[in-house]
Amino acid sequence: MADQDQTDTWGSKSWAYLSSLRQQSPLIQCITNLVSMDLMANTLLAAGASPAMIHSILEIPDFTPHTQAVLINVGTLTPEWLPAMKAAAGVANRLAKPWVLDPAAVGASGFRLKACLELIELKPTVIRGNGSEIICLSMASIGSTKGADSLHESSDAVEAAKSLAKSSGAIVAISGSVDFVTDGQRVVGAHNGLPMMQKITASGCSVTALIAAFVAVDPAHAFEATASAFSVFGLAGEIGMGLANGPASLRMHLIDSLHGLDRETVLRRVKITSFS
Ligand SMILES: Nc1ncnc2c1ncn2[C@@H]1O[C@H](COP(=O)(O)OP(=O)(O)O)[C@@H](O)[C@H]1O
Ligand SMILES: Cc1ncsc1CCOP(=O)(O)O
Ligand SMILES: [Mg+2]
Repeated sequence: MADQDQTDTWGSKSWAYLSSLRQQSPLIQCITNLVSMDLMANTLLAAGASPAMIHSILEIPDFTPHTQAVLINVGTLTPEWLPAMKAAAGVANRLAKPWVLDPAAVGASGFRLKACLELIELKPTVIRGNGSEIICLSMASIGSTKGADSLHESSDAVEAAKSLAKSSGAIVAISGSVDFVTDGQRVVGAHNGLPMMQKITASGCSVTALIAAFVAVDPAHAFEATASAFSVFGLAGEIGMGLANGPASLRMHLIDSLHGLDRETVLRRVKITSFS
């Protein structure tokens, strides 16, 4: 009964976030990798947000102040892009706007790890990675990863996530079979989603952008917004899979399902439980 009550509460919260997002349509600046731009922009549009893939350092002073949140993803990082990422994070901080870091493939190289650690110094509101990414970041060491894919279960990374949340002050979110969210003390798990979502490149990047959009409508409650975004994205995947034949059609049906999600389905099927 307690579990059912908790699920009902999270269902209501998740619906409140999704409906606020649809009403407010926040502008989300995405400085993201070259693989993810299309799926990420379509995910944000389907959810009700307004994406802008604007990454030149020359445009940040004019543009970033008009956004409701910033998403920074290092998936195809080059030295030329890093100053723009830091500038956007700096503007977000100065104007008290949330910004979210996706440390995509952080364990691939020392260059990428150093860049992520420097970005974390700029106080992201949320950090979302897969299990390997969160472990690499927390230990500040490279190697235990398979490029952009994870070698770990999300549950393997919960202690690393708690430690990273405490040291950085960010909400830390780990995607996987259960999507965990922690502020260093509390831990919740979002149980929606399905393994086939790993077979769509940039699904992880896209859920991070959705987190940025959910946090944009309620920056004071980034923990709750992050867990809700995970479940809503996973639920769209579950519904989409009912119509799909494989990863390519799941990609399409996930977007359609996110766009069409209704209150009754969210209340009934969102599943988020406490682990702390
Ligand atoms: N085994 C799984 N079961 C259910 N959902 C999953 C599973 N693995 C990943 N997902 C979902 O797929 C999306 C991408 O997660 P993931 O593959 O961990 O990210 P990344 O692409 O960054 O490695 C998330 O929404 C996550 O919840
Ligand atoms: C394949 C790849 N290589 C560099 S970034 C990228 C996209 C990874 O996206 P995701 O981590 O969301 O699967
Ligand atoms: Mg992936």
